[in-house]
Amino acid sequence: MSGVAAASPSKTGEISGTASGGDSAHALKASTTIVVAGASGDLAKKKTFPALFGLYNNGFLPSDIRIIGYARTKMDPEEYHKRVTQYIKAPIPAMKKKLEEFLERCSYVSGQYDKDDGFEELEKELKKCEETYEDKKAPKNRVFYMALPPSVFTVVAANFKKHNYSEGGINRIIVEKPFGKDLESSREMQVDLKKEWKEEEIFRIDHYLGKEMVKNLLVLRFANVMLDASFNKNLISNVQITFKEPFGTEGRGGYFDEFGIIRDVMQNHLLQVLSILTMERPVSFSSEDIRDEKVKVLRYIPEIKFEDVLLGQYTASGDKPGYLDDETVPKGSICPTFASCVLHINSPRWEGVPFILKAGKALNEQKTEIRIQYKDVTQGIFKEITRNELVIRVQPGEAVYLKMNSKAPGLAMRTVPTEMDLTYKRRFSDLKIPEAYEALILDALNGDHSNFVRDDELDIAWKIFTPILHYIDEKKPRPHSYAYGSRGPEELEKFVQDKGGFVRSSANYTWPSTSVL
Ligand SMILES: NC(=O)C1=CN([C@@H]2O[C@H](COP(=O)(O)OP(=O)(O)OC[C@H]3O[C@@H](n4cnc5c(N)ncnc54)[C@H](OP(=O)(O)O)[C@@H]3O)[C@@H](O)[C@H]2O)C=CC1
Ligand SMILES: O=C1O[C@H](COP(=O)(O)O)[C@@H](O)[C@H](O)[C@H]1O
Repeated sequence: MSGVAAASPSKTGEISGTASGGDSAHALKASTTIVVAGASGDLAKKKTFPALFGLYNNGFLPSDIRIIGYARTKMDPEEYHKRVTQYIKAPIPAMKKKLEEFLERCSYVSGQYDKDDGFEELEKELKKCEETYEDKKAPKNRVFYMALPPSVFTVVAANFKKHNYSEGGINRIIVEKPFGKDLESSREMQVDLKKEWKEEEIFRIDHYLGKEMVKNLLVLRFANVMLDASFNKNLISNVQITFKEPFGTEGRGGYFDEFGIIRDVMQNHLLQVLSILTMERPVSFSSEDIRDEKVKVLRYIPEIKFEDVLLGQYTASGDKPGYLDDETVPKGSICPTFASCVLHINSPRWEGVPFILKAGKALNEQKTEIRIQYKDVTQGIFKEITRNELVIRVQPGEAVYLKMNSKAPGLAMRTVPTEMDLTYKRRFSDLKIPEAYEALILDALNGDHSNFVRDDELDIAWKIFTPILHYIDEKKPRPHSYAYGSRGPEELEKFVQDKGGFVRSSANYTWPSTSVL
């Protein structure tokens, strides 16, 4: 995990007021065990273990780290190791060796989430791990990572506290989104968590806050006067924030069906992106000042109404199964796997600008991007000139590009659409962008809360989405169908246009080379 090096002769600049990276007195450097609850699941195999290995491989984990998985599924060590390494890439011999070493530090305990005996077994395994620490006398630190559906968060958190809390050492608990299912359950969850855990021990992860391009939003906006000056209702027609995945829920129906795409992605990841994109300039870049501004802009957003939402569910296509074909999904489920919704920010800066969020599974590509569509150029002297668009590609292939018009080189006076391009891979040599989970787990080990979610942020985010979620839960509107691998429901284009967004015709972004002949 090296930082991004700017190509010579550019210099990197300091950002004043940023969090120091945690209080070094509370950074966990040794004598630490991480417990991953839900270690049999999708998040654990796709994100948590690859990130833990990434940190281990680069020497960022505490020196004598041990990692214990906990879940109900019974697995022998071989099966467990196979499961948690599925997504770990170790292409060179040195990494393969490191991976073997890493696995020697990983063990597994199977147990229920609501019964004492599993946690008692876990405690025995914790003690066993702690006997291997280099410093036998040092206080024992424990980090509990909840890679679990929220329905079991609080019971597991309470059991960890009751059976596995380290007396004398530092304890931390990392909680995954979605934090609850609606405003009421989120508040209950916060109250329950806080009964057992102190606020400074709780780290609420929204991993989009660890993504490089999401972190860059603050710099792009507030370190570039011309961009910041154009971010307002006078120049911007609409903003579209899109999350697309080319795979379905595949085996995650147990979790997903209870939550749906709005709770899974939109109410948290996309709303976090929206709030950072649209907030006013913070007093400083400290975590509290930034989070104050995020809360302020979210408070300008009224509740979403059903007419402002389009829902979809994917169906089978070719050899790809439909959502309902997944055996972990209840028969006849109307759970949305796709949603688009329009939000408004009734602030002096943004009043009247539609923010169109789109999120879907089993679509035609993987992509998360922010597309800021400016107003049309006054035609007058031009004919059919295209509008400006600023596109911020969060993933894959981090990029920022501005679509603009230029004179086509040559004797004739013609315009040609062009782009100013900051594609990271081309601009930054030796590019190694840390995975969001690597960055956030390291922050949690360092005791740095900057990129974690504050409880008042949660409250306001749920206030915006709870009415529409309750409407969907109670009235059970049937989602529109879309084929696995398509661009989403056919109704999407009209929906976006009706809500004030321009629909773009081109497909993937590739750096253009324009023939002017
Ligand atoms: N998957 C991802 O890419 C991401 C997931 N997340 C969040 O991580 C959390 C876990 O997600 P994910 O790993 O995908 O979910 P899974 O459905 O894979 O659940 C994780 C584990 O929890 C147990 N489990 C599943 N359903 C239930 C249930 N109804 N009651 C009790 N235990 C259950 C299972 O373990 P066992 O049966 O062995 O006990 C399962 O292996 C969620 O909060 C999700 O929002 C966040 C970011 C990314
Ligand atoms: O939180 C979640 O995020 C993932 C997508 O994360 P990304 O970093 O790959 O964009 C999503 O697949 C999952 O359903 C959701 O729970």
